[in-house]
Amino acid sequence: MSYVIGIDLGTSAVKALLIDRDGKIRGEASVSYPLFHEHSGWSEQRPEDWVEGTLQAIRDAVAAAGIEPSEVEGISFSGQMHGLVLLDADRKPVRNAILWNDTRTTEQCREIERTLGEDLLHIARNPALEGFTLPKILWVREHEKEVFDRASLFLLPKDYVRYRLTGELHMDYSDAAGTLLLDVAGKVWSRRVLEAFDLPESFCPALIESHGLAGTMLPDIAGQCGLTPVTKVYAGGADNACGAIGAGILSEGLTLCSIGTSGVILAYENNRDSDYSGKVHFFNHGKEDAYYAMGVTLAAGYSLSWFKQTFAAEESFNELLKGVADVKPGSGGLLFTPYIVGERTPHADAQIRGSFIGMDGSHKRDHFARAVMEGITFSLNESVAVFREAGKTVDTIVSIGGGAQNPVWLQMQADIFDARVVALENEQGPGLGAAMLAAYGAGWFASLEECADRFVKHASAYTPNPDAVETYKGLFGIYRDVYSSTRELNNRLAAYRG
Ligand SMILES: Nc1ncnc2c1ncn2[C@@H]1O[C@H](COP(=O)(O)OP(=O)(O)O)[C@@H](O)[C@H]1O
Ligand SMILES: O=C(CO)[C@@H](O)[C@H](O)COP(=O)(O)O
Repeated sequence: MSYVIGIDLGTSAVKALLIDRDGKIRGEASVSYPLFHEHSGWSEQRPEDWVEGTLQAIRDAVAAAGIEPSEVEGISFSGQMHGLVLLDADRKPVRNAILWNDTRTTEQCREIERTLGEDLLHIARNPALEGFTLPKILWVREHEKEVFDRASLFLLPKDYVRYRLTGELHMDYSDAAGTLLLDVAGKVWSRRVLEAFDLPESFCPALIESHGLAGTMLPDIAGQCGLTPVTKVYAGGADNACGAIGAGILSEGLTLCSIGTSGVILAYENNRDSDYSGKVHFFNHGKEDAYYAMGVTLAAGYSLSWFKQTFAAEESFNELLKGVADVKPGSGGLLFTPYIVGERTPHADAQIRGSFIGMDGSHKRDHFARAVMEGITFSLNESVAVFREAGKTVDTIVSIGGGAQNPVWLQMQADIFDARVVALENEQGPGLGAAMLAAYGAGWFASLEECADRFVKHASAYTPNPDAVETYKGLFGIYRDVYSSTRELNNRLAAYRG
């Protein structure tokens, strides 16, 4: 028998998924690691924590499956996007990684807009947003010059882990698309962007397809994680691209909702010239020469985790949420906006912060928990609205991520999105997508679609409840007004943040 492993390098944890040729999960393991928020708006992780976590997760997944290590034919990755890893000439990180949800780079975003003007949207197909990689590079150069002077190359999170496993340096197109340095339609590093910021092309790693062969496991690393050097390592992709692959979003008309730490609404695109004028992100897919458009809620699952950590640290998510089904849609007039680390779609705003509006003496904790879930889903519905306004039909949405583990939340998604919501049998979207890239890379299937036919299994479907749809339509209008009503207040409050 032969197997592949998909590694999902997330923000809260790394997960390893060992899969057989039928797409059945034979072993899985997860190792979490810390996030560092030294100042308000900052978010960093230690690259070494990712490497140690990945090796342990592989070791545990292989042990759980009880298979011969040499039977693992291939391994591939799904990675949290945009995070900056700077390496020195000896390929050692010069500082902690600055992550996708770090918003310290507003100044650098304005500088990128001034320098590139309209070329930015034309080449990188996305506006300058704090979370993307180029602004982070400019921030380090400006604020930590000595550190930057030691850097000779940049990587994204999963590329660094892959480098440590293979000794080879690469970046795949789906992740490179989130740096602002890639010519997204042309699939090359953009000379125009690199020259405008005086960065040499040697600062960027070689580009590769997501299913491309990046190398084999270094013998000592293979030993450390219970594998052998025969295992081939395939490049992998951005977590959202892999989430889409793992959910079978491989043709026009299919839409994904993912609630992980962040939340996304993603629509498949065949046409590299599709134009959303920067309102939503436009990135290369992990499937060759395909694309996707995507709106992002910065703190989706993170808002619920924050709520749990702050008010119910000792309870599991299931315990925290067990009463929400008894609270009616609308949470008794309590509305939450999930802007607790700023927002991306549709308000690219690093200063905005969250609110609970309408607190009433009758509200209990369950009202707050439900309001948090509703607020996150309203925020995602803003992205659904952008797609609908652009003429896309959004009638069925495949839902993945930690948030898809709760049936009440899945029904809420159907009611707020006013669309059929489908869950997957194995809620392992990005990890499954990574495993599929390894399976396709290893030649098990002639195409990713053929692989999806075997590996991706739909589970329950949730249809919109007409009464709840009406209630949520009204509330969504009020939700949309909270941003403009609280923006100025939050700008004034910014001075008091830590
Ligand atoms: N049982 C659950 N019910 C509802 N939401 C959950 C549950 N477990 C986890 N979550 C949500 O999912 C999020 C983590 O999702 P995950 O896809 O694992 O994230 P990431 O890949 O970013 O690390 C948490 O922040 C939490 O909000
Ligand atoms: O910044 C983005 C997408 O542009 C995020 O989606 C990150 O890719 C992190 O994702 P999760 O940790 O939530 O999976």
